[in-house]
Amino acid sequence: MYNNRRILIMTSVPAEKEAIEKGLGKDQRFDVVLAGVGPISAGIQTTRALMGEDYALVINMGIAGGFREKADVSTLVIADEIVSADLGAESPEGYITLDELGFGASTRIKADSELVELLYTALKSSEVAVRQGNILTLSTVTGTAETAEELLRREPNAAAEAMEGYGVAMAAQEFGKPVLEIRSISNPIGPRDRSAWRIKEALDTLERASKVISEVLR
Ligand SMILES: O=C(O)c1cccc(C(=O)CC[C@H]2O[C@@H](n3cnc4c(=O)[nH]cnc43)[C@H](O)[C@@H]2O)c1
Repeated sequence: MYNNRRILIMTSVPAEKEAIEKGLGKDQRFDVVLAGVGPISAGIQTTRALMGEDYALVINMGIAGGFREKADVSTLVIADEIVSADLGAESPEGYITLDELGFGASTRIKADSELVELLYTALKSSEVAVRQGNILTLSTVTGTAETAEELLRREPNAAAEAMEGYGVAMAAQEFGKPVLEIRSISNPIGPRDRSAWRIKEALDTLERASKVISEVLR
């Protein structure tokens, strides 16, 4: 399908990059590039990478928080939609999205649905626990049960939250490239408890998923 065309993977920090590269093994078609933390850094770094190479596909990968009863620790989530969940306005009647404010831009970017299905099917038949759902992008990590509930009320199809997807996807969209977001759950979303983060397990899942991605995207 990709006939040796290059694929860009954006990830936040060196530990994630290392896990992804380990999973990809000797596959030279992939460039794994650091996005930094947050959507602005991710947008800038993705734009920089896309200006230097004609990639066939852009993937944002890394660890993430999972919504309780939707995505447990070590589950892999493949995004149907990449949704900016804090680009909008508060009002006494509730949160207003950028789309509703009418600025012409959308807070929602669809992942390439054919690739989502292809990868979901392949990962499901591997040893990786996988699910599809929307992945939210937030500049502030959720730290209370109330905020987690409010996010799910606004985005019932959300399975996970992270901090870069929307920035990566905006850049990919600007260059006319298909985009995916694939996240390995390291912690439940809710009251902040860094000791509950299972980073090693999440990085192991990320590595296994990267191996499958390299085998499937041929
Ligand atoms: O401390 C470490 O060893 C370590 C290793 C790998 C990654 C990290 C990170 O802190 C990655 C930050 C990255 O993770 C995403 N993330 C993870 N959990 C959440 C969450 O609950 N809510 C939002 N984002 C989350 C996020 O995309 C960060 O950029 C540390």
